[in-house]
Amino acid sequence: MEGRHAANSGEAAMPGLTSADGPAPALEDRRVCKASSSAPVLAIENVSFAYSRERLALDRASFTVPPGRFTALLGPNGAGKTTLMSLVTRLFTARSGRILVSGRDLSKDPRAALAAMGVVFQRPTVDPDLTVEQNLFYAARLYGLRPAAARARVSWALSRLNVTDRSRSPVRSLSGGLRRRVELARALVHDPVLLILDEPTVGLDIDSRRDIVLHVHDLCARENLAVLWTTHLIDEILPMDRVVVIDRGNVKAEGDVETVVANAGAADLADAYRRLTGKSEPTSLLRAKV
Ligand SMILES: Nc1ncnc2c1ncn2[C@@H]1O[C@H](COP(=O)(O)OP(=O)(O)OP(=O)(O)O)[C@@H](O)[C@H]1O
Repeated sequence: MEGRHAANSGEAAMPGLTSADGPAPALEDRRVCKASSSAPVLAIENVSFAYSRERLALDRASFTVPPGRFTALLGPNGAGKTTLMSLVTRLFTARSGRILVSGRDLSKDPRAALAAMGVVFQRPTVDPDLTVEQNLFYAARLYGLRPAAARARVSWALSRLNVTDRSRSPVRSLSGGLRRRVELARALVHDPVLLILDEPTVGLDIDSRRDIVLHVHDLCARENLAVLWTTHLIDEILPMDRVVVIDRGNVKAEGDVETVVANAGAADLADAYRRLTGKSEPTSLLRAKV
């Protein structure tokens, strides 16, 4: 089966992997995870992390990301969102607590855990001088897919993100919004069960932000993807989403939007955010457009 034997070069494509982490998992293992029950795809359990002795950037943070749901990690600047992303993608190692991906402990079975996730970082990772198709094909091959399977997945991802007509264009020639869609397509070429996005709309105009927000919600629903989307913007969260509110390294609330709002005794999510963090939401015009 394609993907069973990851090429050695595949190590570079997976965030946080080192050559000591053992062989790559089979593609079919990830599909089994995808088809399985409503057990959390990502579980953060009592995770703490500090950059210095003075202050914890994360303090016993715990929450889950279920399959087929859009879970927003919402918090103001400095809340610990990027730190958490860095721990989940294994750029840093959690000093205490556990991170489980489809039940696999990230510290004990990093290859399987990392292979199950697609990541869209804040900063672009696609090569502007390659075409869209070349970028995706390169990523698929680095994840260990053989050429025929890689071509099929690239074609699927391009079509899923509505960028097939730009497949032969150099990434450099695309607008910011289209580039983000290419980043998204690239994150999906290896058929992950978990999609993680770290403030993916930073720097985009309102229409492009709306486009990405809707594309990711659609992927979540149709592909049964578990999505973890970090943001400090409430208007990127839709009423049917789950939300985890984080502030100064502490998880303040977790649940369906409706539940978080009700538990905070708030009128709406913006009000709940104010009550939970003591901060007002940044203003944005996105909601009016969604
Ligand atoms: N490399 C670093 N060295 C020292 N402290 C850091 C470092 N990166 C983050 N911090 C601190 O850790 C805490 C959490 O920061 P983090 O970047 O994870 O928050 P965030 O929620 O992602 O914020 P933002 O939305 O501004 O990116 C903050 O107090 C921040 O100042």
